[in-house]
Amino acid sequence: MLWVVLAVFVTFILILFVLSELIAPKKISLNGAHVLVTGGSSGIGKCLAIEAARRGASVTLLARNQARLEEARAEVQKHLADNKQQKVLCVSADVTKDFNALEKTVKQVEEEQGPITALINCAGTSMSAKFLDTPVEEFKRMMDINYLGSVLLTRAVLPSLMRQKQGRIVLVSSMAGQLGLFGYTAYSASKFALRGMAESLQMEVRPFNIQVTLAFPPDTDTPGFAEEQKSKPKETRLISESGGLFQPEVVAKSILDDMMRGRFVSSIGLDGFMLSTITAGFSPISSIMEALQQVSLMGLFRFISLFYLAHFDHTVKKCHQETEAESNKKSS
Ligand SMILES: NC(=O)C1=CN([C@@H]2O[C@H](COP(=O)(O)OP(=O)(O)OC[C@H]3O[C@@H](n4cnc5c(N)ncnc54)[C@H](OP(=O)(O)O)[C@@H]3O)[C@@H](O)[C@H]2O)C=CC1
Ligand SMILES: CCCCCCCCCCCCCCCC(=O)[C@@H](N)CO
Repeated sequence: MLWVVLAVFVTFILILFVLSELIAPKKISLNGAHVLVTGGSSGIGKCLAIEAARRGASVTLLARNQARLEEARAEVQKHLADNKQQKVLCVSADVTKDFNALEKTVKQVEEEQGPITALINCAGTSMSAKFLDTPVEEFKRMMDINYLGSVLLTRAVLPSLMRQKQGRIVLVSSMAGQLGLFGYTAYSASKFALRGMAESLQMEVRPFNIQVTLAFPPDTDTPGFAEEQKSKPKETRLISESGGLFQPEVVAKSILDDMMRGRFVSSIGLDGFMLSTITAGFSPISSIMEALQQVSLMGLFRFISLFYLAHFDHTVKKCHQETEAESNKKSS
């Protein structure tokens, strides 16, 4: 009897593995590919460009500041693989402006470097302040750059991917696009927005053999992060620190691996894994194994998250008491 149960169990697991392989998208190679990286002149975007170049792709960097683009191009150039066809191009453009101009830019870079095989939307910005300390314009600016910027570029590049009947689209969200945190009312919302867009888009483009990857990086040591640190509320800093600080090279490598495998969700570290599992919602699955993990671990991770939440709320309360004590001291 025991043998029968065991045999059924093993067969079941084997079938799952076979199914898993069948539904998993094919891993692509970047050798000879053309990867366009927005925000490619700094931080995570620059590391993504370097990583893509290492793997044999021609790279186009898109950002606004020409001087920083040139510097980044020189750096990426040092990491080219042995592929003699590889080129690194940079284009100065603002992802929030003039859709027609962006379409033209895409056409021009494709004429020079060949059709784009992967679009990585990494241009973004962050700011952190309490809700009432956040100017109304900042809410709009976050949406404009982080959300609409990705929409515009994706809109400009997708027709080419559809014609090729292949391709990858990466949208760089944030862990703060999976949960809301003190100080991120404007930023989080703009990163959450990417999720709705990504899930819908993935359902539309799957018949065209195009895979969308939604990445949720943790705090990463970049020029953008350094800028954000300058004005971060104490609460936000303390809470975020519990997630650790990652190096952009490590984050970029993990995003690129997930993109090549065609995984829908890209996260990093144990916190990243737990957070992606609890927030899986109705998102597309990239393998049977992933679905099984979500089904079996979601409840446990939700339980663990209650302790994180209690800790975050405690941090907020402590900071609040400190501020009150200080203002009492001043007024007495
Ligand atoms: N660093 C972190 O802790 C985390 C970052 N992220 C996300 O990762 C992405 C990259 O972050 P990070 O590397 O820190 O950012 P950086 O600030 O270091 O770099 C941002 C890049 O985006 C470009 N950019 C900004 N605005 C525009 C625009 N309107 N049009 C075109 N390009 C633009 C910048 O160039 P230029 O200014 O010249 O245009 C630059 O190349 C962002 O979307 C960020 O939200 C997510 C989680 C954590
Ligand atoms: C069981 C559940 C576990 C949950 C763990 C949660 C850990 C929270 C850490 C939050 C880190 C916030 C990152 C924001 C990064 C970002 O986007 C900005 N730095 C941009 O510059």
